[in-house]
Parts: sequence; C-alpha cells; structure tokens
Amino acid sequence: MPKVWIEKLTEDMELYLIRVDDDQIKYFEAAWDIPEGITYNSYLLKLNDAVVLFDTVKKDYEDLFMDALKKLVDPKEITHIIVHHTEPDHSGALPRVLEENEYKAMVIGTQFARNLLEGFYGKKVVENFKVIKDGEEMKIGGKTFRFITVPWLHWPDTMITYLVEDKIIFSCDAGGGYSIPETIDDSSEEVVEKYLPYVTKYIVTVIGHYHKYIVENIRKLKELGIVKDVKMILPGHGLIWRRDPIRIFRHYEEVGAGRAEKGKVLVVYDSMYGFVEKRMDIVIDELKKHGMKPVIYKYTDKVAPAVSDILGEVPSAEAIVIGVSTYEADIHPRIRYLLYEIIDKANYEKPVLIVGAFGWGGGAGKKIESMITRSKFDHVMTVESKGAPSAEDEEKIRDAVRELIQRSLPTGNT
Ligand SMILES: Cc1cc2nc3c(=O)[nH]c(=O)nc-3n(C[C@H](O)[C@H](O)[C@H](O)COP(=O)(O)O)c2cc1C
Repeated sequence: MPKVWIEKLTEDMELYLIRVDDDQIKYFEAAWDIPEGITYNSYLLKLNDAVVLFDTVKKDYEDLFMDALKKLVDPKEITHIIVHHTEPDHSGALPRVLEENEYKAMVIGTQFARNLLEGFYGKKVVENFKVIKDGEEMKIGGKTFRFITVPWLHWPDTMITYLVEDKIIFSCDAGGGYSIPETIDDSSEEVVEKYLPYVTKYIVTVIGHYHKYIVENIRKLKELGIVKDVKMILPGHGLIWRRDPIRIFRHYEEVGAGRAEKGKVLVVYDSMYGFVEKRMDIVIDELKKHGMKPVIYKYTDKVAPAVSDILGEVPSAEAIVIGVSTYEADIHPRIRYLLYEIIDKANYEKPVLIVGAFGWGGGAGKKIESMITRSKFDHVMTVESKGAPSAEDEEKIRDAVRELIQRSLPTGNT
C-alpha cells in the first residue's frame, strides 16, 4: 500500500508537500523497469485569499490523494491549480480534484498543456483554463508567480513556476528522479548519494531523448537569474532540494552533457554459449591493465539486466564496449533492443568498440557499426571473428582496447 506524506515545508508559509510513494509500479511509462518505485509530489500553498495546488498524482492513487488533500483544505476552497506538465502521472487526479472543487479553480498552464488536458480528460477540465506565456507573472494571494516555459523538458507543454519573493522553484519533472527516498528532502548526504543514481536513470530513460534541452533550459533559468539564489527546488518526483538546491540542477546538467567519470568504461554483451564472453574477458583484462574501471552488464542464459539500468550508466561512461554474437544474420535480440534504446535515449559523443563472435557468416558487428556511425557515438573499431578467439584474435582485441582508451574523452561531451 503506497505511503502518503503530508509535510509542511516552511515555518513562515502554509506550503505543503503531498507525496504518494508508488511501490506498486514495475515499469514506468510501461517501458522502464523500476523495482525501486517512484514518488508523485504535489504541493499546496495556502495564502490569505487564495489556495494554490501545484500538480496532482497518477489516477491510480486519486482516492489516497483526495484524502490527503482534504486533511489540508476543502477542495472547494482551491482557487488556482497550476499544471506544469500534463503527463498523467501528474495530471491523473486533476479531473477528480476539479469535480470536487465544483470547477471553481482557475487552471493555469501553457497552450500545449491546455490542448493536452482537453485531449486526455475532455472540455470540462479546461473550461476555466488560463493560458500563460513564457515569463508571464501573476499576483496570487499577494505573491508573485512567474511562469517559465521549459519546452521538451520533456514534453512540449512543460513549464516551471518561480515564486518570486520566496525564491522557490516548482520544477515538476525537471529535478526529479526514481525511487522512494526515506526522507522528503536532501538533508541527509547518505540519502542523496543513494538517490542520485536513480536521478540519472530517470533523466536518461524519461528525458534522455531530448537531453540537449536539459542543458539549454537550465542555461535559460540561469540567465533569468533565478538559479543562483534559489531557496528551494520542489520537483514532481523524489527528493525536494533545500540544503543545497542548485545541486540537483548541476546533476541534471552533468547528465545532459554526458560528463564522464574518469576511467569508467561501460561493457555490455550477450553470450549464448560463452564465445563472446571469452572475448570480453580479454577486453576486461586489457582495460584493467590500463587502470580503467569496467562496469559490466551481460545477457546470458542466466541473467538479463534491465535496459533502464544500463541506460543510466551511459552518461558517466568515458567509453563503451559492445560484445555481440550474430543471431540469424543479425544482432543478438537483447543487444539489438539495448542498442536501439542507447542511441535513442543516451546518444553522446563517446567512443565505442564492437567485439563480435559468429559461427559461419557473421554480420552483427557490421550492423552495429552502421548504427553507431549514424549516431553521435564515435566508432573506434569492429573486431569480429569465428568461434573461440584464437591467439591472433586476442592480439587484435587487445590492440583495439588500447585504441579505445586512446580515444576516450576525459570529460565527455554532448
Ligand atoms: C539461434 C542462433 C542463431 C545463429 N545465427 C547465426 C548466423 O546467422 N550467422 C552466424 O555466423 N552465426 C550464427 N550463430 C552462431 C553464433 O553467432 C556463434 O556460435 C557465436 O560464437 C555465439 O557466441 P556466444 O556463444 O558467445 O553467444 C547463431 C547461433 C544461434 C544459437
């Protein structure tokens, strides 16, 4: 049963977090394995003559959400509902909130958000919708709300709200991450350290396709001068940031830019009967000899790691090695799918070495090579041979690994 948190966030303001911990979910967006779960964060701000709700939660939890909301306010008293992003993990409970609000509240968002809400939930939900323009300010309950659009972070509808006098950013998906942290905020370094890899995994799987917009949009917020002095960043998932709020945006920038950890080489491969694995043992041995730190994921008849976990490793890798067997004149199906997702979600300028094994005609290596050369990745070499690796094959593999290390970028790039 998901836990629901209701937490007052500031001494001087009636600002509350309503957080639903989704420990039932298995595959976020029906695609990404997240045994670690996720939280949906909604916020409520009670002012003198206004009550503002920021986003809601997934429809599955609307009953839990309404119960929590009613502990803070009569839904009829909500005057404004800010919709930062219409993906149903944040907007699913909106129709119910509006129904219990008797459609009194003004719903605020971008033109795109209006269109999407109407498409998802019908006309009634957008009857009292106020379309905002980028940078527009509104006075609500004596406070200044500035709305800033951050398109493609990660839908066209997305915006954030900046509470001007209090220097608080409501950032929705930007600044979010997977997992169910044991605290609500970043006060414990231990909790933050454990959480950040889940943020990376979230960024790549959810926002990765548009990762250049992460860097662009954070630059935009910096240029507006709202990042430097920010007091709190309140995302739609995971931890809220108030001890060191800028840290979450820094992490987003680093992942967006593919900033590499020194020496980290991501090694992924399939091996049906051990022939590719023999080659990868050589690769790993040569990498270690040169002080590199291989991070290894393999598909065999016993293990099949989650693609979402592998995607989360790509941004911080200096280089990648793909080990593959030829399967029906094509790439082994596990690597085929993985590669498709890497190129779609985690497409960075990083060197890639391909090492393949085949039985008769081969071809998987060449197919990967043509995919890699059409992506941002930098193809270093393809070393493909038959059956068990010969001494000559071993020599070629070791040479190729040395070439890969030469081509590794110390800081990564976009
Ligand atoms: C179902 C299946 C399909 C295969 N298809 C091909 C193929 O089309 N061309 C080829 O050269 N080898 C093919 N092979 C042979 C493998 O590529 C070869 O045995 C390779 O060494 C496998 O390495 P691994 O045991 O590490 O997976 C196939 C093997 C299997 C089991």
